[in-house]
Amino acid sequence: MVGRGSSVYANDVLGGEVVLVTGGGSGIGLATAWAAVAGGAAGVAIAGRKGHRLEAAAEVLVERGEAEGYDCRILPVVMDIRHLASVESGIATVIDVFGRIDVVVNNAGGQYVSPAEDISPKGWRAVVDTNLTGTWNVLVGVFAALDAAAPDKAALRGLRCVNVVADMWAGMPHMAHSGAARAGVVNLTHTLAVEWARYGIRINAVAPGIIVSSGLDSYPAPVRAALPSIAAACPTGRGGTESEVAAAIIFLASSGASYVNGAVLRVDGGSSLRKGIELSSFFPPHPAIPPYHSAPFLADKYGAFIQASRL
Ligand SMILES: CCCCCCC/C=C/C(=O)SCCNC(=O)CCNC(=O)[C@H](O)C(C)(C)COP(=O)(O)OP(=O)(O)OC[C@H]1O[C@@H](n2cnc3c(N)ncnc32)[C@H](O)[C@@H]1OP(=O)(O)O
Ligand SMILES: NC(=O)C1=CN([C@@H]2O[C@H](COP(=O)(O)OP(=O)(O)OC[C@H]3O[C@@H](n4cnc5c(N)ncnc54)[C@H](OP(=O)(O)O)[C@@H]3O)[C@@H](O)[C@H]2O)C=CC1
Repeated sequence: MVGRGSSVYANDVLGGEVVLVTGGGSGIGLATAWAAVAGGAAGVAIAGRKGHRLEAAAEVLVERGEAEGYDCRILPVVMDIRHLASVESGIATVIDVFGRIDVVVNNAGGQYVSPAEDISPKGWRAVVDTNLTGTWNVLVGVFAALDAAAPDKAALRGLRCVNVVADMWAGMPHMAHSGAARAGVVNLTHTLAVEWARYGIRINAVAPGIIVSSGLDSYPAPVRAALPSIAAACPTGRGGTESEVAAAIIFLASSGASYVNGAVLRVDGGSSLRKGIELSSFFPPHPAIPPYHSAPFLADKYGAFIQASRL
């Protein structure tokens, strides 16, 4: 975590502001909530589905904030981003308590590992509803609530949104649902950066690579076992930390990024510059099917054609 004295930013980088972090009860979201406290925010709302997790996280933030001399109120908000009604009610609570929202961090998200052909319709919906529709729900929910809060869209002026996506530039093998959803969020970020600029809103995204976070604990053992090798294969030779992603989010939310709009900041140590095919090599081949591009397979299926084309 970033803290007073160790923060890479001034302690008033978000001075007096109100920050909403979805998925703020764990991992990158919790590190971002702390970075907001350490950046001088007056209020930080942390949202998620599990009340007990949010309460525990709020306690940690309050205790550490007090110990380091910050004056920030923490508000845990139970909210399921998949459901607009839940999002609307959560945002109403934030505005009731703090009277405003200055920064929204769409960090809540996740997926599970599966070959594309085994993703069920329900599983596809769960991941797309969480990552793409959930992000949309929060963005439109905050827009509508702030629009209703003051005439002439005055409460929207200065709003900053940061969407957390993933390293999906070369596809996300075995996470097709998430790759598609995250690409959708990137496009949404570009679209709203243009469309909502007229209201004084800035919207950007952060694309983490492999980040050593609590989120990775939920993956099955073989995937967790492969993670150190995947992280080590990154150009910087390691996975990232929750605080390193949080620092990028705070930068995009800060006035230091006042002319940054519609950007996607990769926080991945350069790993997205590698090819997706290398990532797929970490998965074992299907036991019954030879790889499509293997020489024997090509020879069986296309041997005659390949030979003919070499004439
Ligand atoms: C080589 C590996 C590279 C690793 C790169 C890592 C890059 C990214 C890392 C991260 O993002 S880490 C942090 C994120 N955290 C998580 O991903 C964990 C949270 N994950 C989830 O919450 C789920 O995956 C979810 C689907 C997004 C939501 O789960 P939830 O439990 O709320 O869904 P349900 O509505 O109960 O399930 C619906 C449906 O989805 C299918 N399904 C869900 N989980 C799995 C699973 N583990 N395996 C297979 N299928 C799954 C399933 O069809 C569910 O329906 P039912 O079968 O339960 O009826
Ligand atoms: N760690 C990594 O390597 C990478 C992470 N990311 C992304 O970064 C973000 C944070 O991940 P990380 O901190 O690692 O993982 P975590 O699993 O710790 O964080 C995910 C958070 O999202 C919340 N969440 C999930 N579904 C919902 C929902 N429907 N409504 C509200 N909140 C929800 C969870 O809280 P609760 O369960 O209480 O709802 C949890 O706090 C995610 O979007 C993740 O996919 C992207 C690339 C790499």
